[in-house]
Amino acid sequence: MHLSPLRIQGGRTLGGELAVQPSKNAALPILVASLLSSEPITLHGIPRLSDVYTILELASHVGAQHAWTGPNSLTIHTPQLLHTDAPYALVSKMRASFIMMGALLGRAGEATVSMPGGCAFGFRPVDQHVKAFRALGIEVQEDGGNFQATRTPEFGGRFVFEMLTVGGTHNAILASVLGDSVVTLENASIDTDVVDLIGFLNALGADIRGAGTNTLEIRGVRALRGGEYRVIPDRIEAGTFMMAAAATRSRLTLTNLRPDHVRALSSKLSEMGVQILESADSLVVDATATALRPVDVTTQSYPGFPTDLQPQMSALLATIDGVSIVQDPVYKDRLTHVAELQRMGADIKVSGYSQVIRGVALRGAPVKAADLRAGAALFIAGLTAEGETVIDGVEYLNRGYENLAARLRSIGADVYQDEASLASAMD
Ligand SMILES: CC(=O)N[C@H]1[C@@H](OP(=O)(O)OP(=O)(O)OC[C@H]2O[C@@H](n3ccc(=O)[nH]c3=O)[C@H](O)[C@@H]2O)O[C@H](CO)[C@@H](O)[C@@H]1O
Ligand SMILES: C=C(OP(=O)(O)O)C(=O)O
Repeated sequence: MHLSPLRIQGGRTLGGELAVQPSKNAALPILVASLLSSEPITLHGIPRLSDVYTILELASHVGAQHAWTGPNSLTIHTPQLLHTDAPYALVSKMRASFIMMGALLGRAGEATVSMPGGCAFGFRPVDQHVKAFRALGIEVQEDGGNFQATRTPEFGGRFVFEMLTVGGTHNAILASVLGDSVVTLENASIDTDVVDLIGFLNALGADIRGAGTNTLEIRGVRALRGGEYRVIPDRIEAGTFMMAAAATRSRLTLTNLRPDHVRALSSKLSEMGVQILESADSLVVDATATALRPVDVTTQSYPGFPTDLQPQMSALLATIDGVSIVQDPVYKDRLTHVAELQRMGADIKVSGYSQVIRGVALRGAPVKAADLRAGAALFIAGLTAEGETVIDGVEYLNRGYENLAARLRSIGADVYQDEASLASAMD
């Protein structure tokens, strides 16, 4: 569905306080993991985002019932699995749905899941997911665009990931939680979203040890009970607003966040001359005092600088005098923001996965988001630019930012969006 664009009159300073939304990338695997239990589960901190609606559609396809009980709370209950497949129409909307495979294997011992396919920022393989499954005793066949998998009675053992993968670690955990197997995962991801998934599963009675380290030991249990859990705040949303504050040279307070989850960004912002004041669950970003300095940034797995904040950082650095270099080896083609920022006057030269950015004053222009975080980069640029920026491709922003126009307005931005069209899209 085509949504009306986001219109931003740039040049206004932001201020005040904003509560960070719950984490999309933690909520999605936790919703999928809820399929492993036959008892009702209450979840708090589920953001109202199109990706969440896609996962809920997949969950209801396989037999889950859910009901929203508050703005960000729902109950979900899967008394029994009715299907063990995840169809292409839904998997193709969102790559993260590939972790349905682990949950279906865990609960039913079999799964047929479509290949997730490409995405706007390039090739995103799932070879590590499949290698982990096979090494642990799951038979996996690729068949005309689908993966068909069956858990054998010999399931269990050890797998060493060849690289840190968040989704691969999620999938292997989900497949291993139920049963009488023991699984050891080495070189596992220590991402906040993996730690939160393990916290949730253990709260339901799973036996997973080593959360936050690279070695996980998963001892299968007979069943998971129901329960209640609160998902962590969204560190990528928090980081996006931190950079929006820096780009507009503002002072902004963000509440409901984990300062330790955004420290790679806080360090970079401090290096640039932005003041960061941390409290237990809030943070002040103050970019009003001094001229900001250029920096070099390279993305890494958590706790390094996240690829999901790279396009936004590129937009911010495009406004800072001097030369910065941004490199994204995690997703080497994550560059769809560049041509759009150039339409706004940005001076960015691309060489391989490096961007050489020379800061200038940006001007408003009509631009188009081709993926979620490229869209975030464009709204940051639009907030600083002189004149009007009209951002098309808002459906991508709805994947990751709850109620974006209203929230930006609440901190002083001059942003307009036809909210009727937005509401009908989220129905
Ligand atoms: C829904 C969700 O949570 N998505 C996030 C998740 O994606 P996702 O879980 O897909 O990302 P991964 O952590 O798996 O990818 C990390 C790196 O490993 C590579 N790789 C991964 C799996 C595999 O089988 N083979 C392989 O080569 C990828 O191409 C990439 O270079 O983590 C990414 C990296 O932090 C984020 O950008 C995404 O926003
Ligand atoms: C890239 C993202 O999500 P996905 O992995 O679902 O594409 C993201 O959240 O920035």
